[in-house]
Amino acid sequence: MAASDVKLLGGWASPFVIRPRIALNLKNIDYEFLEEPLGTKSELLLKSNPVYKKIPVMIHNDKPICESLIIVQYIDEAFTSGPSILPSDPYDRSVARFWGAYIDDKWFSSLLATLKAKTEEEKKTAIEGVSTGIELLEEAFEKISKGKDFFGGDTVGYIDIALGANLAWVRVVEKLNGVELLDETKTPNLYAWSEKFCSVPAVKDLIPETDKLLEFAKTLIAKWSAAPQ
Ligand SMILES: N[C@@H](CCC(=O)N[C@@H](CS)C(=O)NCC(=O)O)C(=O)O
Repeated sequence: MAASDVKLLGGWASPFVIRPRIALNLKNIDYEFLEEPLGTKSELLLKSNPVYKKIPVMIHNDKPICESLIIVQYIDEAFTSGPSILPSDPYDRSVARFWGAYIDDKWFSSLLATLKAKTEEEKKTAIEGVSTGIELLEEAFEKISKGKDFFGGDTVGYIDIALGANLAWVRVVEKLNGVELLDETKTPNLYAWSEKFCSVPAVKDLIPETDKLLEFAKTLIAKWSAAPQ
């Protein structure tokens, strides 16, 4: 659907950028993707997100919207085509927002810390943080999905997008550290969910290929370890 002018400033490897892209696909909205190459910030990005200067930024009819989960909520409200992303019940909506905030504020910090760790001890603590989060999310999935395929029920919803956009990075962290984070035995429901999520048509072409992302991650890690303390 090309009813309005939508641009998305982003980068292929960013889990935050994958979120609005999934939401736009679910709503069947055409958009122009403007890639911000690593290490550069376009004038348009600086002008559109002067507070954080980060991707993603969605520009809808010349108006910028920043912060990935806020953009996903905006897409859900602004475009009525396709399935609802947030639940209609206010309590269920608050639960979805709670887990979205948990994923970003707590769990993602551990995931990132595995890549930025300077010592083996720091890395071990970070990996434990990711694993603990996955166990909590396994329990949450059992309650929220009520036996259906997704956190959102029969279709991909807000928590699916918030968490699922990070799956390729989880695989990269697993490969880099020789560990299983999404374990078929320990977290069977979340493991099955991840397989289903990645095969959804609105999602599947957006999840970066693990080996390509692994090379990108190695470049980032080298850059971070060369940066002054
Ligand atoms: N909380 C933000 C995080 C966005 C974010 O961290 N974006 C990264 C790319 S993955 C970025 O733009 N980094 C560039 C920088 O920090 O200067 C969101 O959800 O959109």
